[in-house]
Amino acid sequence: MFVLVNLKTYPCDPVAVAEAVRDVNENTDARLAVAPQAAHLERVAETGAETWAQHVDPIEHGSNTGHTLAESVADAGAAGTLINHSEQRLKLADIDGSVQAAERAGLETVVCANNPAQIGAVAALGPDAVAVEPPELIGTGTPVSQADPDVVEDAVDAAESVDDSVSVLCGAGISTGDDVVAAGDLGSEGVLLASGVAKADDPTAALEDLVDPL
Ligand SMILES: O=C[C@H](O)COP(=O)(O)O
Repeated sequence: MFVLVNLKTYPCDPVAVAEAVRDVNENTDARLAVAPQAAHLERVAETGAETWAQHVDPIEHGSNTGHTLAESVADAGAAGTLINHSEQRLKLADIDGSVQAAERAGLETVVCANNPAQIGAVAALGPDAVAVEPPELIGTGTPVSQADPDVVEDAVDAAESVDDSVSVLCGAGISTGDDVVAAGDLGSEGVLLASGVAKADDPTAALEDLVDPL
């Protein structure tokens, strides 16, 4: 199972969380990674934790003030990037452009979407993986894998019907090992989460709880 921890812009210490991700990753069969803000990418990657960007723009080198270039994210040490997170929503053409930019820079991609229909649409753009995240559950602590299992199963089916090479993750409210096991039982190959770790008093304990049953 892939456990991708998105720090969003939560007021946590990104290096401390990354060190926890690195250390817990060494003692589990799961694959753990952390997605800090762009300004923290290099410092987080230097911890040795697998590091992801939260977004890259559909651009190339040039006059793109204020944008995030995929090659710069890769140079900072990122292994992959989220695209189209519900808090950084893109138009379909821009999702396509960001996937292509990420692939050009050698970044793995997880494209987010709200529901199975959108998952089918973005799976057609050739990402490495997609992540279904019902926005109404984000940040609630109510896990999608238990609150709305049909969404996860239908997302897995939708992606498979378009491109069976695309992995499916799920996210929103995931915070315990039971939530992760439930996600796997529904066909997910990973989870995307934020507040359960970024807002935890003890990120190491939170991460250990997530992967303990795996
Ligand atoms: O990127 C993470 C998702 O938005 C889920 O956030 P959450 O774990 O705080 O519900």
